[in-house]
Amino acid sequence: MVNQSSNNSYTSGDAELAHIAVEHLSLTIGAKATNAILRDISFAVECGSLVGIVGPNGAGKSSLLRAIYCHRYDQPASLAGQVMIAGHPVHLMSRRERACKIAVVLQESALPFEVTVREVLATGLTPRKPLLSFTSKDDTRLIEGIAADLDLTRFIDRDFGSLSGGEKQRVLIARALVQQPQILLLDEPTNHLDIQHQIETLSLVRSLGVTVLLTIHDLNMAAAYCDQLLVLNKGQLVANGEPFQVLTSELIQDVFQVAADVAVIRNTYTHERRIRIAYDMPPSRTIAPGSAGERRK
Ligand SMILES: Nc1ncnc2c1ncn2[C@@H]1O[C@H](COP(=O)(O)OP(=O)(O)OP(=O)(O)O)[C@@H](O)[C@H]1O
Repeated sequence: MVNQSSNNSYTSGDAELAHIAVEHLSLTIGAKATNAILRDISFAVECGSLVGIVGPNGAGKSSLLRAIYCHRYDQPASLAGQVMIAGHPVHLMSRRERACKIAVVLQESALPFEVTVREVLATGLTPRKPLLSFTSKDDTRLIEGIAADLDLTRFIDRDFGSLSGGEKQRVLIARALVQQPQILLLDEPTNHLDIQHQIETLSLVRSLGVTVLLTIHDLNMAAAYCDQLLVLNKGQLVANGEPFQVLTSELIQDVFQVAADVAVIRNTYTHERRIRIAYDMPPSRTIAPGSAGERRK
């Protein structure tokens, strides 16, 4: 185990105070018990925190987000342990109750092509409205305000299918905000976004005052915006804490197999502690003639 993982270290008192408390969560997909994707994960998240889940490809980050909102798998899956939201077990909530509390943006959220951005955003109202009810003036104000916050006003009457990957990503985040959730689960929300929109999106979700759990690959962005980081490796929680506590050179080497210099810096004005990571790039490998890489050329 790397670093000071606080896995399983919080007490039941913390769990009661926590907005989200994940308790001994394990997930296995498929018939074999050896296909464990999450192994005995426990952590607590305070109300209003922005929590980043980081780790290498296949570590279990998206699976952890799915487990938190009780995603249904189309093959045998066994989920042990439980997730509590403000002291209530998520698996006992109805779908509507869950949708009023938790909004989710997955990487592969699919939508029909021939719907406008406005129509996509309006689907975010569904959990809170009776079936077949009209969009009120307040609803329209909410939708247009959130579209403006996410720099989507000029696309609002365009077909969703005609947008670029980054524009679609912003629409899906906006739809989640229209849901007005207490908890926002975002799977790689900065994927596809240029640096300006990455900064704007993370600043926006940070300013909302809702509890946010997001998966993210860019450790510098994670360090800059997250209050708490969870580091997953091979389905286990190997570190949990504030970014400057968690993201050490040793952890990055151990978990990502990359050498990195980690500098702790302080903002001159606010004196807030921040970290900045610089990766050491190994010299490029030369491909021997006749090797698989050379034959592909
Ligand atoms: N439905 C499924 N059936 C079988 N295996 C699955 C399923 N979903 C996920 N897995 C496996 O579980 C492991 C964790 O997957 P997950 O998508 O959670 O990783 P991740 O950390 O989000 O990865 P990435 O950074 O590549 O998005 C992977 O090995 C993946 O192949």
